[in-house]
Amino acid sequence: MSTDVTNIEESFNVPKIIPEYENEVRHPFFDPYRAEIAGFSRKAMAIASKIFTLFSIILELPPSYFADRHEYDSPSEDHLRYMTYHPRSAADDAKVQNTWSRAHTDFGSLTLLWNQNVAGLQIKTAATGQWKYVPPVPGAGAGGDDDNAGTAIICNVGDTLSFWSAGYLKSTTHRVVRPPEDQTGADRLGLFYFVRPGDDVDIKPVASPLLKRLGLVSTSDKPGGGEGDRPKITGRQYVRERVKNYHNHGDYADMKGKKFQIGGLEIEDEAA
Ligand SMILES: O=C(O)CCC(=O)C(=O)O
Ligand SMILES: [Fe+2]
Repeated sequence: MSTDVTNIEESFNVPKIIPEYENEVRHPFFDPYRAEIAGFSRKAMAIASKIFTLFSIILELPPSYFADRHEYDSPSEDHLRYMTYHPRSAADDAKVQNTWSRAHTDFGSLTLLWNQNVAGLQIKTAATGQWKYVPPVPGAGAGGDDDNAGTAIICNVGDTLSFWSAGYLKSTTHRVVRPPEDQTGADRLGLFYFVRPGDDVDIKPVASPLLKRLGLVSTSDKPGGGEGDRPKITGRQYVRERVKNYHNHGDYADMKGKKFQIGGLEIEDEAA
């Protein structure tokens, strides 16, 4: 279903601040803040690395297994995003079933979303398929008297972690809907860091001892735990195909069940 409803999103994406991307087109408005943004971007990856270490340990892999595949200084499709959703009238929202961002899983490995106060983000619970709001959670150890100081970070597992772990780690299906009535007049600000695998990293299921015991990967010793014969699918190949599929249409809700192929993987779009 196409609509003539105004797009309310404004986003600014910052690739990794490393020499490879120095010549990417960017808005000069941000130049005075570049050093600060660079520090923040690295800090975000440092947080992600800690989570990667936990996932590696859970899968009984060497602790640096996933962090090694997401080194800040290696080229990848990561980006830091500053975003605003502007308010939209109830009449316009009704034309798109109150959808601000349709149901999806994130394409990369991990997404960090800095918590903010305007509701709208919902996750689909795996057990019942029900949609639940992600509530604002004040962070521990907040400093100063700024409301947002020390806010929590929401962390979404994305598709590539799901592939590596043969589905043991599940990518979160989430969406953004029109906020509750008392919040509909506010701009909804977003700050995200999308962590994606290194451009050349293979995203085949990993020969984790835990996954072998669970029968999720074969017990073969070949790299990839028996998936070794499958052609390599790189992080870059996967993320680019997904982004193309997601963004090359103006629809809000008509992608349900659409399947597409990347290398040997068949992917079903998660729209609902
Ligand atoms: O706006 C939000 O809270 C979530 C946005 C999102 O899911 C995304 O950009 O992938
Ligand atoms: Fe998302």
